[in-house]
Amino acid sequence: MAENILQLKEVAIFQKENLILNEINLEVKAGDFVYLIGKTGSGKSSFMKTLYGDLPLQEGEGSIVGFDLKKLKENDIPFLRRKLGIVFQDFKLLLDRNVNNNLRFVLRATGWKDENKMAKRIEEVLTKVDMKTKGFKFPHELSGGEQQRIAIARSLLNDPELILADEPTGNLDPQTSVEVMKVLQEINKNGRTILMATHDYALILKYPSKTLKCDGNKVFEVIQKAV
Ligand SMILES: Nc1ncnc2c1ncn2[C@@H]1O[C@H](COP(=O)(O)OP(=O)(O)OP(=O)(O)O)[C@@H](O)[C@H]1O
Repeated sequence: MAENILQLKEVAIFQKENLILNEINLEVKAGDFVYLIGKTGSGKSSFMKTLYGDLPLQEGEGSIVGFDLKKLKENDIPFLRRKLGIVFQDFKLLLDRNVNNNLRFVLRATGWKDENKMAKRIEEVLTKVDMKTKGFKFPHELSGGEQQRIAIARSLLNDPELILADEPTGNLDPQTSVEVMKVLQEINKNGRTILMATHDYALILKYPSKTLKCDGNKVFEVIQKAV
């Protein structure tokens, strides 16, 4: 049986003193592709932030890629983030340097030192997202879809056990969204676990997978109807 990459038991999520989500119970297993849907303000980003240690887990129990979220200390967060790949809606690339140097910056910050090994790893992740020839480009020289592919490549640098993608296609047109989604699907086929928050129901219909919904302070699995 595949191991749990993420497990939450009776978790409640707060923003300041406001209860956002309550009684969350879920398991994500190695190799799963899971969507998290829900309307604006339903708590998707708060949920994701709890998973990558940006919001402390105040109530309930949670483990993610071997870390106990309840016992997570400030000092543990960089180590947790090394086992996660995080992809945001707005890409969050550093605008003052080219793609190679964006990726090199992350490698250095996570302890890599050998220049040859770094160059090799950068080439590997750029190849995975079909951007091998774009390493010398600056973010402003790339389309939104290309920037998101670079952000996905960046998330893969340290071989994460789980990728958390928060609205990764939120700034992209429908066709580009499908292209980015194909990249995520390919990464998932190669064995990586992905949790993706999205508004994009067209993508979910095109690429059906386990779907969790945030609604009325709860998170529950929804069964997709065939259309
Ligand atoms: N830093 C914060 N301080 C206080 N309240 C917040 C903060 N961030 C979010 N909230 C509140 O928490 C609730 C959930 O917000 P969240 O961003 O998690 O929703 P979401 O489902 O991700 O929405 P969207 O799809 O618009 O990104 C909202 O009511 C929001 O106003």
